[in-house]
Amino acid sequence: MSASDPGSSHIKEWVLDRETEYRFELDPGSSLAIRLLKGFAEVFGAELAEGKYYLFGHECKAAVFTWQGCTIEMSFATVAHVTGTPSTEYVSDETPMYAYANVHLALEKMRVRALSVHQGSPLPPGPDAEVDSGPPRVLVLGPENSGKTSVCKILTNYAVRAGQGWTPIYVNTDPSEGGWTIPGTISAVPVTASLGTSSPASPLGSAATSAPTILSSNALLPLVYWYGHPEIKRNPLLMDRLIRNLGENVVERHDLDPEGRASGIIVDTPSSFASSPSSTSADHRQTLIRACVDAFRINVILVVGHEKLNVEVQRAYGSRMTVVKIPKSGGVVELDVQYRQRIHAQQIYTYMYGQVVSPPRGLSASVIGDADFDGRLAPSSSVIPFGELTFLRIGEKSMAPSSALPIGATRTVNEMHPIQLDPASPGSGLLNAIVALLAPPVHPEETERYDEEVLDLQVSGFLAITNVDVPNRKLTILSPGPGSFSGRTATIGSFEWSEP
Ligand SMILES: Nc1ncnc2c1ncn2[C@@H]1O[C@H](COP(=O)(O)OP(=O)(O)OP(=O)(O)O)[C@@H](O)[C@H]1O
Repeated sequence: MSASDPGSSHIKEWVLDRETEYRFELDPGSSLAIRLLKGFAEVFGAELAEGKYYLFGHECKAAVFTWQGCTIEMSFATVAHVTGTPSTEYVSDETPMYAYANVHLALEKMRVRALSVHQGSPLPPGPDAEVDSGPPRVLVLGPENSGKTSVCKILTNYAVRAGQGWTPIYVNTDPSEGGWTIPGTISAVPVTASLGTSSPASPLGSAATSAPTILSSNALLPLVYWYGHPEIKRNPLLMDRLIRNLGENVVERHDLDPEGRASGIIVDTPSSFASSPSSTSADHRQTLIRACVDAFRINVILVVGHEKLNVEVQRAYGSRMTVVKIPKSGGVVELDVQYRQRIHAQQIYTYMYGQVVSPPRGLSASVIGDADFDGRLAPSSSVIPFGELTFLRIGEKSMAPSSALPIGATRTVNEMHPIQLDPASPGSGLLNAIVALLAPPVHPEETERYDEEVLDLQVSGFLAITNVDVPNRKLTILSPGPGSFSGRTATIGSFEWSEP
């Protein structure tokens, strides 16, 4: 490994030996363009094309890994007289990529066998030639900052790169992650092309929510449910129900597409599934893991670098499915609360205004040729009368979970109960709230309705309420595009809109 500086203070070249990775952490305001000059390289499993610039911004932390060795060139942006070189950058030859690649190979075997079974072909020879364990349906568990999302991305990207036409379904059950939309959601998407990394605001690639991205070949159409909060402990019962709803949809899709089913499912989880913060009881943790196992018919559990959790999961599930402990990467960055809050705000802003990563000086759009570089969007602001949209909150505004109530105490409002909000009331909490616009019921003609039906509705988009004009009974709503909200229902959570 060597580093050289070919003259400009903003361009650096790194020669990476085989099986090493270049890790970087960007500061606020700085961006970085990476170009592969020679060899082969990948970012979280997504292969880099030779000669193409890849942009990274918004405090992105990532690594360029190479199996065979490569030369990469970095161009750094300078913003407000601060040289935009990453605050941390180094090359490491200690990576867990061998272990991850082995897991990928085992999952690949399961896919091939599942497809053979579906097509009625003889099972490939091997020690368990007679066994069909089904396609890989993988649950990834691990504590905070263990690299779960990165592992899920690597395994998904390796599957789509395998050249077999696999379309694994990536499921994000971590509401603090944001996935393809905004934080507070859980979602699933069939992945057909590598998931890119350019900004933590879109950690799993871009969703097809806008004209520019819908045209790009790998824009994704996620199925989304709104939980509304970043932490599981706010309402574990709701989380359980949403996971089961998401699972039902994913399994239904697979039932309709047996060929696609062979590609399998990869489920990313929140860190609170692995460790109990004081107010998330161990019971809830177990219940939510079980909800995932049941909902997605999990047959493989990967535990990222946590001995105690591995033992616990082995005990609970080891007799029914494969439980494997995989190493944590030394490159995973400890993300603090302030960083996570900045990224949440950035994700919500990106949802409305699109993603713009400033390219390093001297690199123009035509040189970069990357849609991620300027994905600016123009949201629509409209004024609507109070009655046009129905606003709901699930459970009380601040409510300790049932498990935290004194023994014998019952609450008057259930955690799952939808409460209608009056925009005219000062305590509605609607000003500057982010709300999820729910999809209409699938069978509106059905007469049999139930109270908690809204909990089972998917999300069709998100709105920000930027003004509440009580005297004139009007609301100003920011939405990604123009449209009528008449007769629709929107649910509030705990996320707020803030103009940057
Ligand atoms: N090998 C690596 N080199 C550099 N950065 C990395 C590497 N692996 C992961 N990261 C970064 O570390 C951060 C945390 O990783 P990741 O999101 O995968 O962990 P997690 O366990 O899913 O996090 P959470 O605590 O939110 O559940 C991310 O910003 C990610 O991009």
